[in-house]
Amino acid sequence: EYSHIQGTRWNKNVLTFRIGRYTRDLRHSVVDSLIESAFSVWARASGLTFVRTNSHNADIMVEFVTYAHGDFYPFDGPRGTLAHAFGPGMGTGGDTHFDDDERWSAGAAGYNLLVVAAHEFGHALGLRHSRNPESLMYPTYKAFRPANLLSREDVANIKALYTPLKVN
Ligand SMILES: CC(C)C[C@H](CC(=O)NO)C(=O)N[C@H]1Cc2cn(c3ccccc23)CCCCCCNC1=O
Ligand SMILES: [Ca+2]
Ligand SMILES: [Zn+2]
Ligand SMILES: [Zn+2]
Repeated sequence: EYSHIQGTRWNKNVLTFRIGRYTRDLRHSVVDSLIESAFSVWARASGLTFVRTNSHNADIMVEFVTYAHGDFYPFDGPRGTLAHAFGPGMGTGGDTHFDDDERWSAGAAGYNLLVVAAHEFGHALGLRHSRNPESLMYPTYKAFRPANLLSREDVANIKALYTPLKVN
């Protein structure tokens, strides 16, 4: 939800991401696949490509952190705020942080990492919150049926932002 301090969209259509600190709630391989699935949701709708890297200058840094963690938006312990992401841009642009005081899950227990990551990556690509409770970009958590994470509005919004892209 910090896209107001970054650019409106990325001006390249291949974006790199790196997963830094992991949660202890899930095996690394499960976190990796849920994060990749969340990116693929947006890749299909936007035409963007997401490439995983281990280099420290990835466009999108993904981390599990608690309380104060180096930006001006400390987390708040269990419940409350679950995660946040910066809008497109250099440096912290696109970076996505998950509150590791939450119970992260690949299913219905705790908070579903795929659903939350997909919401956050919407911000990382430049989307703001939606007032439509059906939208993935609605500001409060709802356990969606993973089959249809993106509402028609979400698809329309990401296409409006990226489809005209002619850069490189
Ligand atoms: C959309 C989500 C994936 C990311 C958003 C944050 C966000 O928009 N990130 O980009 C989030 O964490 N929303 C809170 C909003 C919220 C709900 N309550 C709160 C109580 C205190 C603080 C915040 C909240 C009431 C109690 C329920 C608390 C647990 C669920 N929390 C939420 O739904
Ligand atoms: Ca929290
Ligand atoms: Zn949000
Ligand atoms: Zn943060």
